[in-house]
Amino acid sequence: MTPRGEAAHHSGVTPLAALGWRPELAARLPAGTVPARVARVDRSRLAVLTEDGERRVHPGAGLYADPELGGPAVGDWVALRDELAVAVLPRRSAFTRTVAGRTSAAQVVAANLDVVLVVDALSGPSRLRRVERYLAVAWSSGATPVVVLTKADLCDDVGAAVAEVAEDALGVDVLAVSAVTGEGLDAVRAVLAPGCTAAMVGPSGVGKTSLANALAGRELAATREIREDGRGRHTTTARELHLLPGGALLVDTPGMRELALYDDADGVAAAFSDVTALADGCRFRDCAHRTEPGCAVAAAIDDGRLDPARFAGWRKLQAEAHRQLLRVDARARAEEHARVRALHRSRRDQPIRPR
Ligand SMILES: Nc1nc2c(ncn2[C@@H]2O[C@H](COP(=O)(O)OP(=O)(O)OP(=O)(O)O)[C@@H](O)[C@H]2O)c(=O)[nH]1
Ligand SMILES: [Zn+2]
Repeated sequence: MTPRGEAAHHSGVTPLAALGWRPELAARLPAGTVPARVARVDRSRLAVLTEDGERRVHPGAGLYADPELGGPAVGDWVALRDELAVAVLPRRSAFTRTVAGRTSAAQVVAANLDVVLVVDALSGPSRLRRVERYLAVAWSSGATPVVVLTKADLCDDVGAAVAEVAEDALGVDVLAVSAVTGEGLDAVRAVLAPGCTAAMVGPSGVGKTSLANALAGRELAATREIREDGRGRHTTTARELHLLPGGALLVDTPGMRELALYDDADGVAAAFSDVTALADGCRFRDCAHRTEPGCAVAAAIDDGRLDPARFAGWRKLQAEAHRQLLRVDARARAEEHARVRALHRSRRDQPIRPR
């Protein structure tokens, strides 16, 4: 039997390009190291894919040297010196979420994505607003979003539903698929070029797992599976970066699935480029598009060029992005305050000794 998918890569050599390597990274590789792609991050180990297959290595302190980078993430390229990962190579894109809690740092969920599949279902109520929100998140990662509408077999008028979303998702490909009939899967495979790295976002239950399995041609392993054998129960941890039969890579991490829809101003601007362009035409730079004279947005709504619901969606995201900023600012201020206080305290407690 011919091994399929990942199994094929356990033996033999995988060219770096098949793992998504970009030649320009070679110049960033420290002397005496080899590149490896992070397939899973555990507390004390990294699962990495190399030219010679999958390995488990130790994360070196150097990986955490830059607080801006936030440590290694699935999809990162790291430099290996023997069993130690010594550096994270520069990222092309990063999918982040803000971590609730003490620090205002953004946590990187996945790195070096080329494509983000924004997945929603063709069954159920209108999906426009949801797709808009996930598109904003996808744009802000630096990857190219593609909308994939699943469960085409449950929709009476696929063409109309796709057209409606396409009109809203400016400049983004919109594909319809069915994991049941297999319809449309080839079009999704076509956007996943060999060596390209993709991930999926979208609400629960829209069919992300079914789509991933259909693309992989097999059940992708659960993140944590309990294996039982004669000697008892073992927890094996599976990789979160999968090699698809067509040569693309698919990131499937719990973090990506639990992705909270936090919003940032750049992502909103890209997803609503039509509203942003209209706003540029307002008479006042700081126009709030409410009752200001010379408001180009209000004019567009009045003469039917802009859908009021779309404008309301944009307004909601703007408000959320603003709230998010305020939260982050408040946290940053509080941290700075605590740091300064601690500094004073340690100065006070340590008497200055004459040398
Ligand atoms: N009819 C139909 N049902 C589908 C299709 N894709 C998925 N489903 C069903 O929809 C349900 C949810 O599918 P999942 O693949 O688990 O959805 P998910 O997005 O991974 O959901 P989470 O795991 O909660 O994130 C399951 O019962 C699937 O069998 C499809 O193309 N057509
Ligand atoms: Zn205005």
